[in-house]
Amino acid sequence: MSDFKIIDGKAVAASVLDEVRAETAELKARGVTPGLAVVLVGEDPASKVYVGAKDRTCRDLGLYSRKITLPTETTQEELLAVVRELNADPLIHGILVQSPPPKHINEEEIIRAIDPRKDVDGFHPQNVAKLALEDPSGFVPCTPAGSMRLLASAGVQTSGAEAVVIGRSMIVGKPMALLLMAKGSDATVTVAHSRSKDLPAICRRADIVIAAVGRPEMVKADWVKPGAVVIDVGINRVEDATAKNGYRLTGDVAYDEVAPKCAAITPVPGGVGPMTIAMLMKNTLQAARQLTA
Ligand SMILES: Nc1nc(=O)c2c([nH]1)NC[C@@H]1CN(c3ccc(C(=O)N[C@@H](CCC(=O)O)C(=O)O)cc3)C=[N+]21
Repeated sequence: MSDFKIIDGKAVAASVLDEVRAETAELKARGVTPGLAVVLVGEDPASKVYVGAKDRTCRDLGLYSRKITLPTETTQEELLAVVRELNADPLIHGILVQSPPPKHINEEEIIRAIDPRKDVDGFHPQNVAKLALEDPSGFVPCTPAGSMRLLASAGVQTSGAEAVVIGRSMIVGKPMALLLMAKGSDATVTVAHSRSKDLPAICRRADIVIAAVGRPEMVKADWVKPGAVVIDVGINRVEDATAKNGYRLTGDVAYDEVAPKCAAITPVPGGVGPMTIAMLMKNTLQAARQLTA
């Protein structure tokens, strides 16, 4: 079985962004320009790349974008003050504080300080609760939302399917499990993680595998049932002397050996990553609508 489909995240993201562009134009015609503030504390090079991409995408779609770059030494109080200012700013509908912040920052307190109506990451406890309650007024975290959209775009039947989510993070694994089991998706969901007893055996049961552990190429060919659909959420930088910047990106799935066994699989890069940004734009639009209704 080597007739697998590569799920093109760039192409699906482009069509989501086309929707956002059109809806943004409509909102602007009503006098509302959706605005996103992205706050970056410190100098993490990967974070700089992502924040730059978010800023560029906003501008390209006609959203208002404010990029706030703060030094590594920024204190908890200073960062809280920035968040509170953005909460009160009528030009800003969405607020994102890039993760991970420097070690001296208490990220949980920062997330709780964001106005839940502007929490376009969907990390605030109020939005986590709304996701669990299947209340559509909340914000769904961007990476799981994008992964669901990729499954839909590939025509994958989730209803009744065995889905295995590897990873239980609040950012991806847990919300992904909630989305897959929600009414309408109707998958049978197993959440596996580093303490799971026989990860390969659990994974082999899956019709749909969501790999979200952050370990490069952990999911091997013999973990995957023939004909399964694999969504690779991992974005790992691994050293590569032959690459021009000294590293390459790889997922949590050993793509070359796994792909030929799959019905469909997402590549890295060009899979879930671009969808994360596209869904962030969608969430910002939702925030602008809800705040100005
Ligand atoms: N508050 C917060 N919200 C986030 O949504 C958030 C965050 N913090 N911290 C970091 C992660 C990571 N993340 C990515 C977004 C896009 C790509 C992406 O577009 N990746 C491209 C490749 C980009 C490259 O070349 O490095 C791809 O996969 O094709 C990757 C990763 C958002 N995150």
